[in-house]
Amino acid sequence: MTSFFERITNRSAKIDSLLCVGLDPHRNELESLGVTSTSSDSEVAAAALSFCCSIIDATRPYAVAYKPNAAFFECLGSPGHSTLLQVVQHIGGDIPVLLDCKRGDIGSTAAAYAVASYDKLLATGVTLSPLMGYDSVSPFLTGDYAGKGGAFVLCKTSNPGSSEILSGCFEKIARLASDWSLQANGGDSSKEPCLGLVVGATDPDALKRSRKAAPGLWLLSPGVGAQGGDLDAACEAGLDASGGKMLIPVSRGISRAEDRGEKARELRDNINGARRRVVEGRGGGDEIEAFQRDFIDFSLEMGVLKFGTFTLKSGRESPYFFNAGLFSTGGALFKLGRAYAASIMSSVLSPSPSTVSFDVIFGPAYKGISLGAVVAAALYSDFGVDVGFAYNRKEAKDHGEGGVLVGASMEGKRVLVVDDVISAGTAIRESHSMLTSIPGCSPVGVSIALDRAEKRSLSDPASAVQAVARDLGIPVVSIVALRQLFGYLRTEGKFEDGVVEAVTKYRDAYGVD
Ligand SMILES: O=c1ccn([C@@H]2O[C@H](COP(=O)(O)O)[C@@H](O)[C@H]2O)c(=O)[nH]1
Repeated sequence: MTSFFERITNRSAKIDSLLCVGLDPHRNELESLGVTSTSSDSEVAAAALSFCCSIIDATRPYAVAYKPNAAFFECLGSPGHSTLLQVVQHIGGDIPVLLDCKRGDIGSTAAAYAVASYDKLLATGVTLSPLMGYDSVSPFLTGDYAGKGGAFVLCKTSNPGSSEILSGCFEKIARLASDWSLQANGGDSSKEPCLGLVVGATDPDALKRSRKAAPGLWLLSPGVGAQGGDLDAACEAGLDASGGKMLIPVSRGISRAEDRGEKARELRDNINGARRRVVEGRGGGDEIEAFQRDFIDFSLEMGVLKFGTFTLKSGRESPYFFNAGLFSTGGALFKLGRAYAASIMSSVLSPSPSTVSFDVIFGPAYKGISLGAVVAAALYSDFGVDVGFAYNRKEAKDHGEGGVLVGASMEGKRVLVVDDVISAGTAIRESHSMLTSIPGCSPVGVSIALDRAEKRSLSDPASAVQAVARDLGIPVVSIVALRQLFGYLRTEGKFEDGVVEAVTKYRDAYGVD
């Protein structure tokens, strides 16, 4: 079973977007569909359905989730209720549906609201008020909905009136939501949190302080567009350390655009641009961390990273080559494991400083076997994170226990695949399909050493790494990306004559950033 926030995380990585498309059929926006002041509820509901379906059809490639606001359907009585269900069905099962209903009531009533939202309206997640405490929120997260449902609780909303009460308590709400999430997850901090926070894009200071109070939670940040929130300022304040965990919902900013698909694409791109600037500004772009510098230095020392002219399997002439097989001493493998572990712990695969979102590391034969082993050991020694380790044989054993899988059981487990470099992505895709054939096993991410940030073919704008993340719907994290490697070596003057030009030319021809 995949929870609401796991689905959000996966889809966000898959389509490289943080945009959530709001579905708010304001009556005055339905006039072009024939609605007048005398239209009946049924007539308005029919127009609302066509309004929402046309937005969905135009924006599907860019939407991490859809957020229908219950108010605009409930105000139409029973035709509105069935329209909302039809809208959710039109979205289909692939894209999460966040029902914006802002419920909050005593436990037994909240339980009925949970049935209404999840079972009757088929929502994947909801928005809730936290003001009545954990017992008013838990029915959406536990019992029948454990490991499945998820909710954004109101923390610091985007409206002017939010300063009257929420200004004084939003940090407390942010901290409480982290605690409640852990409680609902049975105290298991390795699980993806099941709560997020609504913090308006109209208040960057509150966004910054909420992010600090709840570093591992997703933020839903409405207010960009019709409410005047500043996208860059909001992203700067609200994105997490790796430039993610923030959904930007936009309703009227899209529904009122002449070309809604184009507007959604533009918003997705603007958000990603802001994201890149923020990550770069925080040192996640060309700037690199100590573990990345060490990794590059010892890769050069070991001859793992070489510059020259190399013909790749794809036929391309590359000015550099990375051969992880040359990490061939105990010391180098030790350092390598630590670099992988540090990159995993500073990525989306680590929801908090001491937890990870996977149970087992899988190292695909052959290179992945030693890599997976040293990464599992380094996660334990450096971060106290003790996960399972498994690998496969290329040929099944015909004696002993037989079979191709060795090590920790992966049945019912979340698995991280560890490999060196993704070229075409074939090996990772094979591992993924093998893992998904194991009962209950879900591959949740891939960890690699170097992201070459290179297009597989000139007809697909995505890099091989981005295509794996997009097609498999899981994040791929690397110790370093080419731009960081290149930036560091250039700053340090570690290139020989002609290499900067050759790498620049190669990046211009095949690079994605
Ligand atoms: O703090 C909040 C919480 C929820 N909303 C809802 O989001 C959309 C915003 O619509 P826009 O047209 O993009 O302004 C709407 O459904 C609100 O009810 C919010 O705005 N602020």
